[in-house]
Amino acid sequence: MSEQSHVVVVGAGAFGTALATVVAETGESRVTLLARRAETVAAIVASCRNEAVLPGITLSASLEATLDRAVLEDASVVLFAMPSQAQREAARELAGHLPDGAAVVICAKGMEKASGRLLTDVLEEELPRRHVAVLSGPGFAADIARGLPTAMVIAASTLERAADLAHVLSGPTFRLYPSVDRIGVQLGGALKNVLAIACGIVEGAGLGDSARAALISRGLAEMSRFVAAHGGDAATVTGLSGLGDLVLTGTSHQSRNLRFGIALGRQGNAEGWAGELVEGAFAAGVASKIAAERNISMPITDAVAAIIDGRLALATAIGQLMSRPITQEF
Ligand SMILES: NC(=O)C1=CN([C@@H]2O[C@H](COP(=O)(O)OP(=O)(O)OC[C@H]3O[C@@H](n4cnc5c(N)ncnc54)[C@H](OP(=O)(O)O)[C@@H]3O)[C@@H](O)[C@H]2O)C=CC1
Ligand SMILES: O=C(CO)COP(=O)(O)O
Repeated sequence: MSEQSHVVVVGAGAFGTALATVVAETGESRVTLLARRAETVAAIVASCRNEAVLPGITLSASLEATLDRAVLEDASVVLFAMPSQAQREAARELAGHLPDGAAVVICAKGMEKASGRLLTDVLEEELPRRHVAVLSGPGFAADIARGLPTAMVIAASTLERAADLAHVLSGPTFRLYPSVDRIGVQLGGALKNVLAIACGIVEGAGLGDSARAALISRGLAEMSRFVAAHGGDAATVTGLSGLGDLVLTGTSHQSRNLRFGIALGRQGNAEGWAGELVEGAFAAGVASKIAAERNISMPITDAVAAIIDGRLALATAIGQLMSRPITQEF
């Protein structure tokens, strides 16, 4: 990919806007944010702001914004920054505008709830002849957009493609590590959200920091088993997309998944939670169902899914987790 890459970011939410501004700031590529709301485009063009999702942050002056899907037609890299459950719909809507050979990068952290399928499978089905990649790892949109140092992973079908994408998208404050493990990288992002909810439950219920540390370690073991069962590399989840992101979102109150879990831990249910995207609330049920079907041991994920569904009381969940048969850690 050359210096003239045209990067289009689809989805003008918090993450899409943050990625668009940090890539635009490198000055190496033309960057366009494809939004759905006229007021978003007007605000970015007039004042370099997207206050609804990144309050108080000034975006790159070179960032372009538009509502016109035709902008995709000369794109070499397209970032899909809408939520997991919207990725298929977006692919269908935009397929006619996406050039053959373009890289389409999944920036969501989840799995498709309706089918239980990986997002790479979903996009490859909807977008043949495009190269589907995955961007994941620890990085809050506001941190990225402010230019705070952030490191994430980009996984593609070959190391050459991943390295090309890493070079196009990285800059002085945003560093991408190339990977060929698209399965491990996307599942690390999807499953850490479930475990961040679990960390929130622990915090909200006042179970202590020791419980949180145990949960992070044993949660990582669950992630490794799930990734390996899907043909990914279990070691991937010990890196940025997995442990790195779990440490971030399992401990920082910037995380929506953590805050949702805190509400669950405090009041025992999710009543009153409105509006904010909580990807782990979708992923918990999907992962738990697949784990049961494929005989993958995921006791923490199962408990989170059951608590969210109102099938299990917190006290019972803790009792069940603590009274599991004593086994070796590894
Ligand atoms: N926020 C963060 O810090 C991070 C988020 N992520 C991941 O990024 C993904 C998006 O999260 P985030 O940006 O925070 O969410 P937001 O709720 O802030 O934004 C979601 C955006 O997606 C847009 N959208 C929804 N459906 C479509 C569609 N079919 N076509 C085009 N755009 C669509 C929405 O547009 P509209 O406003 O018009 O409804 C909205 O602007 C999630 O999977 C999340 O896990 C990953 C790392 C960090
Ligand atoms: O994934 C994230 C940062 O890496 C964002 O986490 P939340 O979706 O929990 O806010």
